Amino acid sequence: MPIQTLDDLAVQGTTLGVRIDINSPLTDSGELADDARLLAHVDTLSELLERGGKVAILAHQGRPGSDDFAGLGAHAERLDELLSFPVSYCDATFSADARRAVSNLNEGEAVLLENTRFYSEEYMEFPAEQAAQTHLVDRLVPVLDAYVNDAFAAAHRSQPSLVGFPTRLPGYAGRVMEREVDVLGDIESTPRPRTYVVGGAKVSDSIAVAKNVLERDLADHVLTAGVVGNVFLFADGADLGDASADFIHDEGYWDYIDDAAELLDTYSDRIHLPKDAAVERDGERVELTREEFPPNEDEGAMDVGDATITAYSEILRDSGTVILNGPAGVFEDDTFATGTREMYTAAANAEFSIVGGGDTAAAIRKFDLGGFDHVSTGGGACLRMLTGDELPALQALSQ
Ligand SMILES: Nc1ncnc2c1ncn2[C@@H]1O[C@H](COP(=O)(O)OP(=O)(O)O)[C@@H](O)[C@H]1O
Ligand SMILES: O=C(OP(=O)(O)O)[C@H](O)COP(=O)(O)O
Repeated sequence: MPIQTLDDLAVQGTTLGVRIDINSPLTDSGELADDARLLAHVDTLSELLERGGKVAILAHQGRPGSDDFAGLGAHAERLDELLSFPVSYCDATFSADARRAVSNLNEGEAVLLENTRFYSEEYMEFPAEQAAQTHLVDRLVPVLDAYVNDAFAAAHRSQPSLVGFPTRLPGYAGRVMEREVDVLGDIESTPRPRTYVVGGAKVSDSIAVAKNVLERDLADHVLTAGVVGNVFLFADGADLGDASADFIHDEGYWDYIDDAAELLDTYSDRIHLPKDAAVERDGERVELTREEFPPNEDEGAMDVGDATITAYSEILRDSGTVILNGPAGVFEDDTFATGTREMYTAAANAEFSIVGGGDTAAAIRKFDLGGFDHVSTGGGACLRMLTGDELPALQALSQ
C-alpha cells in the first residue's frame, strides 16, 4: 500500500502524535550544540499547527548509558523559538500527566513529550504488531486521533514509537519522511555517470552499500575515502602503517578487509582507492604517496592528499549524480579538513548531488558549503535505504 502523506490527512481539530528525530549533539552543560535536526522538522510541525492540529511530539535523545542521553527540555525551548506556534514541554512521555498535557492542547498548540528512550521498551526492537502493545503506544493511543512519522533518521529502528502506532491509528509520513523517500527511493532514475562516495567510519554499512550498488549496476564509480578508504587500501595490499592498522583492528574493522578485497577483485575498474594519505609529522601535515608508504609507526592516515583530491574531484565534477556519505578525513581537525572540503566542493558541482550522514552534514556546515540537491537527515537510515533495504518505520506506515 502506498504511504499516506499529510496531503491525505484532515488535520483541523485532530490530536496528532508526531514522531520526529531531533537527536542532537549536546554541549558539556547539556545545551544543544547544533539545531539542524530541529530545523529540519519545522515545515512539518508548522504545517500541522497552521492547519489546526493539536500536536503531541515524540522524540528521543541519545542512547541509555551515553553522555548525550538527556531530557528534551532544551529541545522544547528551541522548537518554541523556531516555530511561530507555542511548544510546551512535558517531562513525562505517557503517564497520566503526559496524557493530560496532550488532552489539554488547543488547536495550533504543541507539546514535546519526554525522551521516549527513558522507557526501557523503547530501546528494544519489536515487530510492529508487538510494538503496538507496548505501554507507550497503549497509553497514548486513547488520546490521539492519528500518527505522523517524520523521523526518517530513526526509520531503520523497529522501536515502539516508530512502528507501534500505525497498526492502531491512521499513519502518515511527514514532509521530511516524504522527501527522503522520494529522493533516496528513486536513485535509479538519476542521471549517469553515477558516483558513490563512501567515506567516514561506518565501514560495514559502507561496504554493504558499495557491494549492493556495484552488483545492481547502479554505480559507475565508487570513491573510497576516510576510514573506509584506509580499509580498502589495506585490502589492496598497501601498507598504511602501524597506527592506522592498530586503529582499524581496535575498532573491529579488520573483519571487513576480506569483503573489501573481494569487491576489489570483482570490480577493480569501478572502485577507486586513495592515491595518497596525509599524516601529522612534527606538528605539520605531510602527504605521502602510495609509493612512499608506510608512514612512521605513530603516524595515522588521517586524510586523503592532493593526488587523491585531484583525481576524485575530476570524477565528481563530471558525474551526473553524486551520492556521498562520510567525510574524507578527520575534518574536525583543521590540519586534516582539506580532503573533505575539496571533495565536497567538487561533489556540489555535479549535476545532481545527494549527501547523507550526521558528520557529513556537520562538515557541510563547518565549511559553509551549498549547492547540494538533497542533504539527507539520516546517517544509518540513509545508508540502509541506499542498499535497497526496507526501513521498518516505512513498512509500518504502508501496512
Ligand atoms: N582517516 C580517518 N581516520 C580516523 N577517523 C576518520 C578518518 N576519516 C574520517 N574519520 C572520522 O569519521 C567520522 C565520521 O564518520 P561517519 O560517522 O561514518 O559519518 P556520517 O555521520 O556522516 O555518516 C568523523 O568523526 C571523522 O573524524
Ligand atoms: O542519530 C541517529 O542516527 P545516525 O547516527 O545514523 O544519524 C538517529 O537519531 C538514530 O539514533 P540511534 O542510532 O541511536 O538509534
